[in-house]
Amino acid sequence: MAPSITGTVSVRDTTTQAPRPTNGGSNKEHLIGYSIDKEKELKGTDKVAPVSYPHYLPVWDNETERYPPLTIFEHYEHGKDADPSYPDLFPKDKAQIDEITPFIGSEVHGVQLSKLSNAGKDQLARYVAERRVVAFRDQDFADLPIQEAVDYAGYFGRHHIHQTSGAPKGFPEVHIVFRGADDRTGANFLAQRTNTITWHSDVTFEKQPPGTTFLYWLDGPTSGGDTLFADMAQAYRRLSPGFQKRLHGLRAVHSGAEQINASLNGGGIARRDPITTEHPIVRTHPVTGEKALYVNPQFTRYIVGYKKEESDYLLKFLFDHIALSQDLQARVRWRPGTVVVWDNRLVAHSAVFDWEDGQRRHIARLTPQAEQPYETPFEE
Ligand SMILES: O=C(O)CCC(=O)C(=O)O
Ligand SMILES: [Fe+2]
Repeated sequence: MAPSITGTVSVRDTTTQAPRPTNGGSNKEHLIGYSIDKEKELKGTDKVAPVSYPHYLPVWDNETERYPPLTIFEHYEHGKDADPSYPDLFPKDKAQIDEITPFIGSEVHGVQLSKLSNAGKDQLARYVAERRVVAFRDQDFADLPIQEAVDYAGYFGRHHIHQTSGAPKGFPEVHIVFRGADDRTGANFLAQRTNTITWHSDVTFEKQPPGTTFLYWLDGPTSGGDTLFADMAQAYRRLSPGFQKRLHGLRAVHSGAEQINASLNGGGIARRDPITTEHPIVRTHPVTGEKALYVNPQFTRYIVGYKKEESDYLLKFLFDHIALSQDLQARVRWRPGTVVVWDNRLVAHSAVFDWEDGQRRHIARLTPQAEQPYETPFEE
C-alpha cells in the first residue's frame, strides 16, 4: 500500500544521474533545478504547452517519506514460462516488428501491452530479454489510472521504490524523469562538461536490481531526448576467451551513497539509508542463460580484492568498451504513446540531453526488481 504523501512537497527536476564516480568512470553530476512555480508562471502564456499528465508530476516529501532497508524476497521469473514462439504477444498478422539493429532493439506496432494476458506478459519478459530493449508504439499505458499501470508492472516483480527520485503523489513506486519547460540546467551543465551521457544500469547498488523495466512517455521535445542502450551480453561476447575468463569470479562493489548525497545536497530526500552491494562482474540471465557484463560507471565503485589502480584500470577499460562500441548499441527515439521495455540485467542505458529550446520532457518508469545477480562458470 502506498504511503500517503503529506508535509512539505517540492517539485524539481529528476534524473537517475548520480554524482562523479570515485573511479575511472565518466559520468556527470546530476542535472537539477526544476521549479514548479516557474513553470506555473510560464503556463497560460504562449511560451509553454500545458503538462499533458499533471497527475504524473514528481513530488518529494522532505519530511515524512522514509522507508526501512529493502528486504530480500524470492523473485519469480515469468520469462521462464514463456512460449518462445510468442503466440500471445504477437498474435498472427497483428504485430509489425522492426529490428533497430541485428542484436539489440526492436520497434513494435500493433500490440497493446495493457491488453496482454498473463501468457502474453510471460512472453513479453522473454522477448525483451532476447531483444534487450523494445519500443512499443501507440500504447494507452499513460492514460490508464496510475494504479492500473502499477499493478500491471507488479506482475514482473516486486516494485522498486527509488531512494531519491520524485514520484507522482501517492505512488512512490513510480519513478519520474522530468525536465521542466523552464529548465536551464542542461545549458549550465554543458558549460562545464562536453556531453551529457551517463551510462548505467538502474539501481545496481540494490541486492536485487530490476529485471524487466518499463519507461513510458508523457511529454517531450519534438526531437531530441532519445535514450541510448548498450547490449551487455554482446559486450561480454566481444571479449577474448582469455579476458572473459579473467573476469569470471571477480566481484565489484556498487554504491548508492553518492546518489543520496547528491540528493540531500540539492535539497532533496533520502527515502532509505545508503547501501553498497557486491555483485559478480559477469552475471547470467535466468531465462536465456546468457552471460553479460554487469558494471557501470554510475554505481560501480571498485573490484573486490584489487588494489585501487588495478581496479580503476580494469573498470575504465570495461566502461570505455561499453561506451565506445556503437556497434552493440541502439538508440530509441521517443514518440507520444511509446512504452520502452528493457531488461536491466542485459543492457546499460543513458538519457541524451540534446535539446536546447526549453521543451518539457516527462517520462515515468516502473521498475520491478528481479533475482540477486549470480554467475555461472566460464565456458570455452
Ligand atoms: O531519461 C532517459 O532517457 C532515461 C532515464 C533513465 O535512466 C531511467 O529512467 O532509468
Ligand atoms: Fe536509468
